[in-house]
Amino acid sequence: MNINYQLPENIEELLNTKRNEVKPQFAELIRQGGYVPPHIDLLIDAISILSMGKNILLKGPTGAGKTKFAETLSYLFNQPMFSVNCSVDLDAESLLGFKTLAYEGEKQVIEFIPGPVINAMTSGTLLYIDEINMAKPETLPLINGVLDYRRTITNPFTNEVITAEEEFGVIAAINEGYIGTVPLNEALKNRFIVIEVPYIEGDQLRNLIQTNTKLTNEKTIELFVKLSSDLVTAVSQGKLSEDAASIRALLDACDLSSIIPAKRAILRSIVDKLDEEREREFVMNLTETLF
Ligand SMILES: Nc1ncnc2c1ncn2[C@@H]1O[C@H](COP(=O)(O)OP(=O)(O)OP(=O)(O)O)[C@@H](O)[C@H]1O
Repeated sequence: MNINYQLPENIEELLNTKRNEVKPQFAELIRQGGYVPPHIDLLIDAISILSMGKNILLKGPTGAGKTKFAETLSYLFNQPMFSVNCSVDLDAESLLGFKTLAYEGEKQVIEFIPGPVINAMTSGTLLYIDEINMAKPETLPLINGVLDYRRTITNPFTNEVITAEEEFGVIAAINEGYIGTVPLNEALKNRFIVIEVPYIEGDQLRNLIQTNTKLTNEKTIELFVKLSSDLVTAVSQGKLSEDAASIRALLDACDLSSIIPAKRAILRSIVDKLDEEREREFVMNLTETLF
């Protein structure tokens, strides 16, 4: 993978604000982290935001690499990442932890098992909150104090006041407009700096297919890059639903097409996931013209 970007001189310094070990070669690190940025500014801005102790909200369509982006930041900062997956069932316990009965020798005691938010705060690591707009609006305000300058929470289960370690950082992801999501509460949104994560295209996508799938035929790879670009355009014109352009689905199709014919791989990985017949026909026609 070629990463020939202009990097700011202080990039190592920014990374070192929050990680213990100095590692060489920023480009090599990005490659190992796995996220291919559409533009290096995305990574530089994310590193800058986290190194200043602020929170990041990654906003983008499904399968655009938001989780991979967060994992790469965790890798670059050399910090483990605790994760929370939001759903309507998310409650205080799944965020903060729960009480349980344990034994101290013969004696029964009540023990508190910390959840991901408290674990990340006390160990000074990163916290990833995925699909943050899937949670019920009343749940996440519980952690408002964790997300602003206070970096503090009073644990409702133990009454203990917990303040985050210096290196603690929060990355959240949001998939706007997705079924089941609710608009993010303003007070919550206010506590994040937003980074838009678009689908990668062109050279970057070609690199990703070459390094992350079993497909080796250059001509077929080129056709998949073109197919992806046409799908992204059709989604932006409202002709297809967002899922149709997911890079996750495209990579699946590339993998499969190293064994079965590309058209069938596209049918299984992309077309058959679409709900409307009109959309399925559209993608099949596109495929027929390309492959
Ligand atoms: N820019 C990218 N760099 C590296 N991998 C990518 C990129 N875009 C997509 N992918 C790949 O696509 C797949 C989906 O990525 P990921 O799970 O990070 O997406 P996501 O945006 O978190 O999706 P969702 O919103 O559905 O959870 C992964 O296999 C990931 O490696």
